[in-house]
Amino acid sequence: MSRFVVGYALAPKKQQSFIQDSLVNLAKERGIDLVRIDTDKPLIDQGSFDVVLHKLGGEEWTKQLEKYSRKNPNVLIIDPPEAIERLHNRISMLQAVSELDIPQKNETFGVPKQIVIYDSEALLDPASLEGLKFPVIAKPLVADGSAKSHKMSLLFKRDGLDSLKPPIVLQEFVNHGGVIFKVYVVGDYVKCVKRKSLPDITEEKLRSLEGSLSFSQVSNLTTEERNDDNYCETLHLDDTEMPPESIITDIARGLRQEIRLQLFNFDVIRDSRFGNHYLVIDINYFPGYAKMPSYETVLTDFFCKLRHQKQKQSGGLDKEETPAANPLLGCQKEERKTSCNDGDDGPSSSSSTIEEKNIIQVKGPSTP
Ligand SMILES: Nc1ncnc2c1ncn2[C@@H]1O[C@H](COP(=O)(O)OP(=O)(O)OP(=O)(O)O)[C@@H](O)[C@H]1O
Ligand SMILES: O=P(O)(O)O[C@H]1[C@H](OP(=O)(O)O)[C@@H](OP(=O)(O)O)[C@@H](O)[C@@H](O)[C@@H]1OP(=O)(O)O
Ligand SMILES: [Mg+2]
Ligand SMILES: [Mg+2]
Repeated sequence: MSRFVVGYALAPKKQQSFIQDSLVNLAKERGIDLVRIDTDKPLIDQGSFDVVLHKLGGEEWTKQLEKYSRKNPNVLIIDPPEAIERLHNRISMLQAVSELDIPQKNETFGVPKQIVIYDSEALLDPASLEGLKFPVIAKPLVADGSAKSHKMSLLFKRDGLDSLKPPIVLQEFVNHGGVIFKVYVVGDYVKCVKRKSLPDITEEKLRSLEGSLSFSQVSNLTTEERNDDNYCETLHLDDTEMPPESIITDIARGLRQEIRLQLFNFDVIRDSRFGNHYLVIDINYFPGYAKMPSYETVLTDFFCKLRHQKQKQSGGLDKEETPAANPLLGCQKEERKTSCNDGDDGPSSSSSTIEEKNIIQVKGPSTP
């Protein structure tokens, strides 16, 4: 049986964290070859891929993908650049959450109140901040993965405003017990883990605080820091209850359809004032999957599902013949996996097949 080739085009840091031997070897055992795309050469001149995985961005790269896709309409581009683009702006990113039409019963969800400031003039105009309650977090409007786009300031009062550099989003800070829930999505697989966040700010503390506090990627601790007993103790990470699985799964599935992406994660906080109200504060394309438990298995299963999908599309696989039934395909039984815990166990399982409509290709004249 022919090998299934997954080409990847990633920035060096991403390549280093994501393309680990453990992933490459597991994929290889199951008939999948992970092949680096040389970004110094035109994509069109490089080998034939079944899938192109990418996180590069930029107009030039998008053009290359479109050209490649026109010439090779059966190649799956994971994910379409225009869909990824929506996550590069913190307003359009969270608008996706507001678009979700999910029945809310015991638990509710939304996004924090926020405004966008495009220039310094608007920043100094008290009217533009009307209705916004301090403390607020100032976030760069652009979330393109640059170091700059992760630089945030926590503002306790209006005083700190003049030092900010628009375009920015001012988002109300919501007390949430110092723990965020990071929800990783890989196709139809969903995994929720706990991470360190900013501590709560009491009314009393707020009265004594002045100015602002700068920070960057507070939830991105090293493994050592995360495993540090003292750190877990102070944060009560272990004591923090996970959100009900249903609300996380509903948001994840809804978002996946709304933003038409297969590889992303989103950050959720639980509003301490209510205890059953959840707020989505951030969505990231192709996040640090290596930090997700059993990432090798989850990603390899995902590639297997893509292969199954392609085989079905090209008529190469009998409708009744699932990868589980055919050991030659080397894949494990297809599963819809959702798990929501503090991150130590492997993938959980209950059966369901991949939704074909969620495999999206870059649009081109010859794309079916
Ligand atoms: N509205 C909010 N209320 C309380 N805390 C918040 C809020 N927004 C952000 N935070 C805290 O600030 C951190 C950084 O914010 P955010 O996730 O928006 O930034 P980011 O740089 O895009 O993060 P990532 O590294 O996940 O891409 C969050 O992980 C959380 O700890
Ligand atoms: O890998 P990259 O450099 O892309 O960094 C991503 C980072 O993964 P890493 O921890 O492996 O660095 C992610 O962490 P987790 O949410 O998974 O914790 C998250 O911070 C993304 O926002 C980052 O993407 P960016 O927004 O900067 O493009
Ligand atoms: Mg975040
Ligand atoms: Mg982010």
